[in-house]
Amino acid sequence: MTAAPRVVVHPSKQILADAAAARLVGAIVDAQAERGVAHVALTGGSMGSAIIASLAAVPGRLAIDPTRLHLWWGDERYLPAGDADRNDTQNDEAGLASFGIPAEHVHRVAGPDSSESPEASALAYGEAIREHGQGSWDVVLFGVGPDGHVASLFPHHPAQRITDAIAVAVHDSPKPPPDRVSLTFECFERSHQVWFLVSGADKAEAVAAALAPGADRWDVPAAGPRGSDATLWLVDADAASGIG
Ligand SMILES: O=C(O)[C@H](O)[C@@H](O)[C@H](O)[C@H](O)COP(=O)(O)O
Repeated sequence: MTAAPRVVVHPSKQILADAAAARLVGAIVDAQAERGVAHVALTGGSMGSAIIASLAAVPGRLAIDPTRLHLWWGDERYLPAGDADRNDTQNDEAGLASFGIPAEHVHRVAGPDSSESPEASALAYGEAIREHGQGSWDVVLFGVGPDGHVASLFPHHPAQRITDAIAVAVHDSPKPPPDRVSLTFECFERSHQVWFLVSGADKAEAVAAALAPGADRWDVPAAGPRGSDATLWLVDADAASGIG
């Protein structure tokens, strides 16, 4: 069973980031209380970094035990460690280091400096996820592209169709860089909570399309992932403007 999408509209991008960060503290604390260890999949894009920056400022963040928190990424651009265009670099710059999470709990996708190919990187990332044996993600965060993509699963891209792997190499991405590594829809299916963080009028059409009854993830990937406990669309008023 999955939870039907629920939309929460915030007046601005900053308030959206702050409210999502406060919500994330609660979700992590609850997951640690119920399951001991929390596993969260982060996202790139401006919202992915905005929630990290807001999280660094939430006083209640101290309720999280950083030694029982594991961070992963739903996708990564296949670029060398530290490249300014990597999702993890951008999240680092937003303040990730201030959380006190042990480095071995921050699970980065290998780039060309430490893997032979996107395929090898995807395989290794999938193995790392399997080794940690989490039955499911506690929270998966997604940004949404104007084309409706989530992670590096793009409309009508064959990588969407991979169902027998945890992570997949993505080539010929319509958005640069062309080579990426993404978790698969199948992997995202094992999520307690799925949250879409979306801001801006340029996303209004994608938000409306993803939430339309009968939306097909092949056309609008954001229509695909759902959590077993919650599927939340945390959006600002501009991004919500196309919802009927
Ligand atoms: O890998 C990428 O190219 C980005 O991470 C991308 O997927 C991003 O998450 C969305 O386009 C939403 O971006 P915003 O959060 O900036 O709206």
